[in-house]
Amino acid sequence: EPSDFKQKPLLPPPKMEDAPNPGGGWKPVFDPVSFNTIIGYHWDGGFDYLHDDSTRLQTVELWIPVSRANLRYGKPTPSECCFGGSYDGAPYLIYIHGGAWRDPEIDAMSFNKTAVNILSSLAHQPGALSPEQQSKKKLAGIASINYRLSPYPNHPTDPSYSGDIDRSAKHPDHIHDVLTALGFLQKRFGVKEYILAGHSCGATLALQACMDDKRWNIWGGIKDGEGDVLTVTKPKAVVGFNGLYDLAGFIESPPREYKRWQEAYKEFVTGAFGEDEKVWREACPASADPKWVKEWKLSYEEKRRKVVLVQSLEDSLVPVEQTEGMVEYFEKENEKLGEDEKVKVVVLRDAKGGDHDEVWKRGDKMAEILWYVMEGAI
Ligand SMILES: Nc1ccccc1C(=O)C[C@H](N)C(=O)O
Repeated sequence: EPSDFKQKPLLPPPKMEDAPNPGGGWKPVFDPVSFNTIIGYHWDGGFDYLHDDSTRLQTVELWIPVSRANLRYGKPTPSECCFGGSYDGAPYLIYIHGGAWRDPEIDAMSFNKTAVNILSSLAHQPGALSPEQQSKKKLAGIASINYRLSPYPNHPTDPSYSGDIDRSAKHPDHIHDVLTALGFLQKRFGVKEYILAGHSCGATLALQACMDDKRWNIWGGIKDGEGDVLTVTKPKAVVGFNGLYDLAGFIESPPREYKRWQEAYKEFVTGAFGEDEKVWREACPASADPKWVKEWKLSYEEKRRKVVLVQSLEDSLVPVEQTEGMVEYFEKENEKLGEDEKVKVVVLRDAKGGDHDEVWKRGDKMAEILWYVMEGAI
């Protein structure tokens, strides 16, 4: 794999004139701790990952940190702080939102609080202004992916209608969009190393992104709106928050306390994957057979693939059994693999993690966990 990663020269950083809407473009992100400090930039309005072919939801949000040097001297511009080459090779953090493949009220901006907290930690880390830290290149940028949703005709306030192309997606459309976005980020912003995080069905998608493309009927690569075949390298680590990993298993025998959601699960699973239970099984990372871990190939020098599974024990929608099943799957697979092929699995069962969506709504604990993963402390 390393040999077929041909890096084309990157385009210059996007400028204000490229903004999709007047007044859009790079907007400063202010530190939530010391309000008048600029700690990064956010590209207002998102980037279309399919260029002119993008629909409303085929976009990525991007946040970039200011460099330590610029933090010191103040008033940086985005082209100075990130795209000048000083961050070359630093990892990105990429997020996939949840919402059961269909919720119109949860999108890529649901990561904003977490992203801002991470930029703040970066600016406040001890010795942030020292030359040694400046060359450490901890984080190149943060991206959050929008993807087309499945129908939600009975949503109480924003029901989908059949002509809406952004709300008529069916598996494997969602994972196609995610892979296209990852390819776009690699082509446009030079993303190489990255950590892929996801919440709820976003965690499902993050692990699906590690599986072989052929499982999603992709033969000969992902194409973008400019006629290029995109290189999609795989993440070095995946972090799943309150993730869905075995939908058929849940629907077949939900844990007692969660039985009241059985019909709701059936409804959104059918909406996203269709009626065929075999498709649910094959698509889900904890039930896919043959097992897929070997398909997660790393194309850069990295010792080991890592999965961090975070589950709140106060989650009223997703039972911890989803995470336990995923752990078992990896453990069984690891037994068959050589020492340096094994996936490192870390599980965080959070007794005080709050309900299903609290972790991204608050954004503090999510930021902290992702920070530790970036530092290599988890
Ligand atoms: N019932 C679930 C079970 C598990 C995971 C998510 C949900 C959701 O309901 C998500 C979203 N808020 C929805 O309205 O579809």
